[in-house]
Amino acid sequence: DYKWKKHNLTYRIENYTPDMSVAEVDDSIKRALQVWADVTPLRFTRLHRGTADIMISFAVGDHQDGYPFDGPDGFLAHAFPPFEGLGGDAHFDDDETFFYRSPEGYNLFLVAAHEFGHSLGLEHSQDPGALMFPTYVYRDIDTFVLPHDDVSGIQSLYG
Ligand SMILES: CC(C)C[C@H](C(=O)NO)C(=O)N[C@@H](CC(N)=O)C(=O)NCc1cccc(N)c1
Ligand SMILES: [Zn+2]
Repeated sequence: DYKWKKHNLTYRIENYTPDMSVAEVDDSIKRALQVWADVTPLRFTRLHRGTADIMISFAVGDHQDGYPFDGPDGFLAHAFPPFEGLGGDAHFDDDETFFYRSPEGYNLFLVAAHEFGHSLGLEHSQDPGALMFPTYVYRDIDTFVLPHDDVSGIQSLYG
């Protein structure tokens, strides 16, 4: 299975969605990575230029990675498992409306936390309570705790 051979990983936010402020996107991404750092030896450092392990971007339709987005709803985002180049990168479908705290639409923190599970090597889970369950479920982000299934999944890779 794909996993990173190093524990200090870098990330870069390449562009922004018009749905939220820059600060709200930065905070959502930072907290989504921290979810995984809290239960592993992994550490994430932000880069503002150059190539990071996890390159984060918002895109619509065909964005030249072989996995075009599909307009509103349907696919929300995708991320590549740990390998060189595209590996680890996370793309968010900007035909969706992402929110910072509202329970309506798609919460960027929750979507990003799911995507970064993929960026770190996790597949989807059959556990309906898992963050890595294939479909989005809104949860109160103030009380969000990484479900046990996801903790055991990530610790089997990086425990
Ligand atoms: C086959 C994949 C490219 C589907 C894609 C996905 O799983 N990305 O990680 C995706 O956008 N899945 C949607 C569900 C669907 N329409 O297929 C989703 O809600 N994924 C984001 C998400 C966010 C938060 C929690 C969960 N469980 C899922
Ligand atoms: Zn997924």
